[in-house]
Amino acid sequence: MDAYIELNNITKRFGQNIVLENISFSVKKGAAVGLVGANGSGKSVLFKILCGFERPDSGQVLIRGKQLGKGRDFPEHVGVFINSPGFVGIYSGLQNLKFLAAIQGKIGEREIREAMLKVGLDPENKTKVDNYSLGMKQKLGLAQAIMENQDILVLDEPFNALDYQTYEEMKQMLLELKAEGKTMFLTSHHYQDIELLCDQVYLIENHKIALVSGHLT
Ligand SMILES: Nc1ncnc2c1ncn2[C@@H]1O[C@H](COP(=O)(O)OP(=O)(O)OP(=O)(O)O)[C@@H](O)[C@H]1O
Repeated sequence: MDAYIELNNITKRFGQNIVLENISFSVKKGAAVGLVGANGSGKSVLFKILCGFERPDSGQVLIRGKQLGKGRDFPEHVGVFINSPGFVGIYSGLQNLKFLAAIQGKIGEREIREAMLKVGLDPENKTKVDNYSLGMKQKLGLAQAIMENQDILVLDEPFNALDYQTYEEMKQMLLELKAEGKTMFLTSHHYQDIELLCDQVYLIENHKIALVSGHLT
């Protein structure tokens, strides 16, 4: 298979705590990959390594054939939603996304508004993010991850703490992104979401990774 993303022998420790040991897997373009495992098993750490937020102690990450860390700290064209997204609470959702978009300078207000509408947020809403509900913050995090039309999405627990309605909407949005052909990585503590959305599911256990469902081709 043509590997779009490849992790080779990734090992990561924090002091004496070994979190990941010789993790290897590869993913083809357009695949949706789920990661499951107990609390503290290393799912977020693996995602952070994939996004260049954490460096492995050894091993390589290749994204579209380019190795991370070789003059390239962060992979290109990867949309990221990890933990509770940090926004500036005194500004509106639109203003926050404008600040973030200015870092790359790739998109303008039109694309930001489109991303907000896509996740079900009103760009005209002047509410400060401090006063957003948890679900609105999650949606804003997803809007930020997709607004630059990145074709790889890394989504760590996007369903966390959502009410039923918002959870259903979020699931629908992710199904649409999958149908658009995005390559997606997803964690969730609800196995049925992972089963619905993912083509391949990996389990992290005892620092190792194992394919528990799906095909590698
Ligand atoms: N920056 C850090 N410094 C030290 N230890 C860390 C750091 N980040 C993560 N860890 C440790 O790495 C291990 C894996 O954490 P991680 O957040 O990846 O777990 P997880 O599988 O995402 O868990 P959860 O399902 O609870 O979100 C934990 O033991 C955690 O304490």
